[in-house]
Amino acid sequence: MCFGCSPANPIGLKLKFKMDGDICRTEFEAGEEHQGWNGYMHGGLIAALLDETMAWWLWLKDISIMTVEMNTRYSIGVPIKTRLVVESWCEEVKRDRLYLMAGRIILPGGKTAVKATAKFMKIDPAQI
Ligand SMILES: CCCCCCCCCCCCCC(=O)SCCNC(=O)CCNC(=O)[C@H](O)C(C)(C)COP(=O)(O)OP(=O)(O)OC[C@H]1O[C@@H](n2cnc3c(N)ncnc32)[C@H](O)[C@@H]1OP(=O)(O)O
Repeated sequence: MCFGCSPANPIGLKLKFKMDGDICRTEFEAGEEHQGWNGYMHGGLIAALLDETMAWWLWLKDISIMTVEMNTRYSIGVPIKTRLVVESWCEEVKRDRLYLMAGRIILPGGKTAVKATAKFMKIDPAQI
């Protein structure tokens, strides 16, 4: 019951993803329950949004992975009750196992509020 994407998780983000060319995209609107500072989305949940969107770029290509490293640059506070677009893409694949991914959160009007880069490691799903 994935926190990011399962429709059955009562406290989850219930994200749905689509590929558009080589970009994986989802939309999300944070509610009051997702706040850190009043009116703004909690930074840890912002990271979860980006982590999940980068993971789904790989999942939609049938690649089973786990996040092994992530860096997040928060440039603009992300307001709640605002439609956000989250995008991810792959920048490089190393040794056929380490995927260098990137993602961003776009505010209405087009400004990028948050950028992330992360490394994902291919795993054998039977091991989980
Ligand atoms: C419909 C169904 C829906 C379900 C959809 C779900 C969608 C997705 C949901 C997803 C939710 C979101 C996703 C989440 O939230 S995933 C949850 C958060 N992530 C984790 O919990 C991962 C924990 N880590 C591990 O379990 C292990 O580390 C794994 C299994 C990943 C690898 O352990 P393993 O023992 O196999 O590998 P190794 O340690 O020998 O390393 C191998 C090689 O890699 C190199 N290396 C290692 N680390 C790094 C690094 N950081 N940068 C660069 N290189 C690195 C290392 O030096 C070595 O190189 P070499 O010595 O071979 O040269």
